Amino acid sequence: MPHVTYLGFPRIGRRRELKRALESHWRGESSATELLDTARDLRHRHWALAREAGADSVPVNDFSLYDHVLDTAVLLDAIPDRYRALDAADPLAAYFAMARGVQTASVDLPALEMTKWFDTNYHYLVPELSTGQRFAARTDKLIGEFREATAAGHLGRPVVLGPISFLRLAKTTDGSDALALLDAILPAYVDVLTALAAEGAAWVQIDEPCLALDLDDTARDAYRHAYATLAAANGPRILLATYFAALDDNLPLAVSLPVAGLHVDLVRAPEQLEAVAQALPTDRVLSAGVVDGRNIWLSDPGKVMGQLRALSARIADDRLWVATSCSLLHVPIDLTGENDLRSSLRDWLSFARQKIAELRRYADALAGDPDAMNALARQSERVATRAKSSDVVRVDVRARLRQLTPQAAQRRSGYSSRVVSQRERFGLPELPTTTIGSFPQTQELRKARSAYRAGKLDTATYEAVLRDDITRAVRFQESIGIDVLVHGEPERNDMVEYFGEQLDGYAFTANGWVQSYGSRCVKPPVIYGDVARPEPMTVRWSAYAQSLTQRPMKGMLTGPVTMLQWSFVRDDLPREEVCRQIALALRDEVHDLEAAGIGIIQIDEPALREGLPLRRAEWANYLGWAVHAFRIAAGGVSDATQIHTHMCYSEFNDIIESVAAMDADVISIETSRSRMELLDAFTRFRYPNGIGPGVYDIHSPRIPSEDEMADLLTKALAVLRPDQLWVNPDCGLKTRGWPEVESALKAMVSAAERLRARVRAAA
Ligand SMILES: CN1c2c(nc(N)[nH]c2=O)NC[C@@H]1CNc1ccc(C(=O)N[C@@H](CCC(=O)N[C@@H](CCC(=O)N[C@@H](CCC(=O)O)C(=O)O)C(=O)O)C(=O)O)cc1
Ligand SMILES: N[C@@H](CCS)C(=O)O
Ligand SMILES: [Zn+2]
Repeated sequence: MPHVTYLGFPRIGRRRELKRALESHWRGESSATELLDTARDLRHRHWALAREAGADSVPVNDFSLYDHVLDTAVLLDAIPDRYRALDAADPLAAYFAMARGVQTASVDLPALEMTKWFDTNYHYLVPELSTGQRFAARTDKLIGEFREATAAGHLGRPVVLGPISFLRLAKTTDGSDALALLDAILPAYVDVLTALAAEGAAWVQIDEPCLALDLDDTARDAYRHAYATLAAANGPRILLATYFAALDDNLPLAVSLPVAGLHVDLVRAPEQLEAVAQALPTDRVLSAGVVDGRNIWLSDPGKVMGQLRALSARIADDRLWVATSCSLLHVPIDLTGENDLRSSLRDWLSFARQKIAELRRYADALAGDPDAMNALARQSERVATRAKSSDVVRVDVRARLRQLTPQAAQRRSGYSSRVVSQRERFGLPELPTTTIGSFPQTQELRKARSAYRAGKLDTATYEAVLRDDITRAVRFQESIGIDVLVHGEPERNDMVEYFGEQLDGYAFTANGWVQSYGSRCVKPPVIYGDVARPEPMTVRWSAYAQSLTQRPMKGMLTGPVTMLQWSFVRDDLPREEVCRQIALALRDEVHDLEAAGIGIIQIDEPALREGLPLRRAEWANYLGWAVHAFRIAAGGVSDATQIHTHMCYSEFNDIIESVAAMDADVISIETSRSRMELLDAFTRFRYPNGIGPGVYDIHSPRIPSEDEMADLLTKALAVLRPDQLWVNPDCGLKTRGWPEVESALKAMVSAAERLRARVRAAA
């Protein structure tokens, strides 16, 4: 019978127990022991849950207190020098310092850079390496968790991020090529494998997602060299795991590597099934990723059994593993308890626990088990009701999209004319200051919303709390001299979920949390039908905020690509079509904001870069429809209305032309953790419109100084024209507290004033 397993499990806990334990520890309200106890309980609970659902073996070391890439850096002792002293004294404190930065009277350590994990909304910490880097195996966490699983009676399969992917995901601080460190890193990996073998691990899962990316000959040689070395280590059998894309032209390389098993993603890349089955040497295990680790739809038994039967015709059952396409990190834990979902919709869904049960059914059915076959027949009926359901199609939405003219995606004039009208209208100073939208989501706000949702607080009282918060934000911004104000987004639980809740075609869960980074989670809404906007979503809040001030108040919307990318998207319609439907809904909102007198409107697109396909050959198509969707949302306004967009965690160097093609009047982007590295792109490409490279890393509790921000602005002015430079933080301030925000923004305004004076003096 095929073996049933999964590549990794969500860590945060069904009730976000890890989040609460982490945040309490960081606040100094609970000890390291209490935190580690919660972490251990979660691991045990998750292994037990997976076994009960039908997994034969469980991944181990997929758990992380913050991030698995950071864990890998620690496993290899690749700790940057600035954290070494703290690491020697208190490794857990050093771990969190790398993750979040630390600022006390005696220590001031910025965090590691954080960026997107491939095309997901999960963020990893970027290891910092340099020429001459030393590595050593530090296996305490890995071995500790393996022993825990074994002692609890589970067949544990340790998981580590592989050497080539680790090096490719890292950055070097001296501009050297990280892959040049391969010979230095491999002995540490060999030591890890040797230690695991000594513990009795039969298998190790080595994740090499980069094996499914575009590789040049040097990278391919690096793979050959690395796996020849690891295979000679006499460690556990290696399952080489690829996911998120097809192996494609790297298939010959993948099957030539001397490993015991290969995992492939047959959800993202079902077309590779035949080629993989044919090319795989007969002594290898194939782990078939047939159940989606990235989305929440119940799988279609007709499709999956077809795939498994095709594989089983070529591969003996004892060499076939039935698995999730990737780690389940990207989906919520359990559908049980989602009682508010319409029952038909609930019938179409499957979260981590249900997905493992699906795998069990597939493996049993393949072995001829009649109960499993009956269960699959029932599953097929559920899937079929979705295809037949009448409420997934809206004739009016489809017709409107068909009638859309090319002019809809065009502003009336080019930027050079618009900027004149906008200067006249707003009269802003050079280097105008603004923020990205959200102000702190305080406990008080969250509690009020929670009470309101539970029916314990009436609408009038809840809205009074929101108005008070907006007033506080407006008064504060005026008092420190911010030029373009925001209302602070207190009414939003999340920048995507909030809009999803107001749009037709979207559903949302009660407890469908997914980790975004560290202790921060999101509840991605579910797009199950055609999207339409029944009524304005933000206008009354923006209009209220504008009524409090003479300064311009920015309207704040989440863009179509981000609404798509950060939702669980229906799989029965091309993504680009869903994106255009959202764009139309937003276009109407933009129109209504403009009509309500909001002269500056920001349409956030932080997920534009993240949505880029992993293979370059597919970029042009994606960028074409993504940029077009943004332009549909923004295209209907007059020249004097200023459209902003915002992006965070983005490496734009490759796509700067497409960012320019969005034709936003102003873009604010994240750059502070990377010390304005992004600006390299501008030495090659002269970005024409307004731009605000972030000067304040809002993901760290650390408060940047005025000097630090002035220094970043000076760097920016070396490549940008003074008339195009804006001054703003990297991203919204919702995760920060008011005292930090007050200090940091005051310093930011002072830094802007300092540079403004310098620019005037030079003119
Ligand atoms: C900007 N980013 C975002 C991304 N993705 C999104 N979907 N949204 C984003 O803003 N991706 C990239 C970046 C960085 N990522 C994040 C992700 C998440 C957060 C964040 O702050 N998340 C909050 C949860 C937000 C939320 O939904 N809040 C709800 C529920 C609040 C809650 O927990 N309530 C309590 C009760 C209240 C109490 O007593 O305190 C409960 O339910 O138990 C709400 O506000 O109503 C998080 O805390 O993780 C930031 C950046
Ligand atoms: N307007 C949002 C953007 C986050 S990417 C915020 O400020 O939180
Ligand atoms: Zn952002």
